[in-house]
Amino acid sequence: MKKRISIVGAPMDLGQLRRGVDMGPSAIRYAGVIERLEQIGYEVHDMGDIQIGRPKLVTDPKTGLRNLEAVVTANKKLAEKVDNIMRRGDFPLVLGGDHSIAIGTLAGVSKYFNSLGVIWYDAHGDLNTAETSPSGNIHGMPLAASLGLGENELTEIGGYFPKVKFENIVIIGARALDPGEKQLIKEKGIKVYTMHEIDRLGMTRVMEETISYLKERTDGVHLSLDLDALDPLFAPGVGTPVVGGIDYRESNLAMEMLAEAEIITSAEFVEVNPILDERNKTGILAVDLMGALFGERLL
Ligand SMILES: NC(=[NH2+])NCCC[C@H](N)C(=O)O
Ligand SMILES: [Mn+2]
Ligand SMILES: [Mn+2]
Repeated sequence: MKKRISIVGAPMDLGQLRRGVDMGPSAIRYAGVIERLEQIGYEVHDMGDIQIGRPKLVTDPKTGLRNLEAVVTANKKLAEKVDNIMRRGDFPLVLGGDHSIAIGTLAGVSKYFNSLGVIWYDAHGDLNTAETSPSGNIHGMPLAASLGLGENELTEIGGYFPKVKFENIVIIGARALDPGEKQLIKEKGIKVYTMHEIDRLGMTRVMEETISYLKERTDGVHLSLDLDALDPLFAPGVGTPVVGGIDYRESNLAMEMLAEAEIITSAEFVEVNPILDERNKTGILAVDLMGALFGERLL
């Protein structure tokens, strides 16, 4: 992995309805992310947070989409920041914020690769569009938008689309999918390791398969890690918890295997909501996982 990491916070909470996830970047910083990564031997630049402001919450009466304009504006800012980080040759590490910010991260990184891969570590598919969304929440749509599906305002951020091809994504940890998402997954043959496969194969095999699959077809891999992929026992501070999730040890192992494989070229950790958390447990967990992802070893 690159020896310099640039961190940017995206204090976004407009992609869903539970207030507080805008404090995610602070919670992760307070859990000691900078010190932790420096300890491993990286040079870390904290670029601070993008400005999101306090726009009035709105729902489009026609599409049901919530806060579209504000989400687009913020993602354009994030895309630009991430683009700058890539141009400098640093590793971009984005702290969320709700998952809608993945649209901006991917817009910033994807053009630097011929064939970017994405690992979507999440209880959800985030493959909805306005037509299939049960909620109108854009944090349920970023993977769809990055694949070129949904509102033009979302798919065209960064001035190009799609950001990623269907065959280049691997979803890990899925256990809550909406009907339209299931249909899309089947129709496009998207690679998904649900909790069933994780139970059945074990995380070692899931990651071995994921890594070799992506190595074959991509020249870079973005890790989009939604803390709700983990069981709420380990990650209570998330807005849309789903029981029966991945555990702490499995997730740690997954990150260590990615570190060993040296395939990850950018990452984001999203959906940490300190208001819903217990003494920053979820923020601390995020930093533990970052430690593993960036190569921390006990001995
Ligand atoms: N990034 C997330 N936590 N997404 C949850 C999405 C939940 C649901 N599928 C929706 O579209 O509203
Ligand atoms: Mn999720
Ligand atoms: Mn998500």
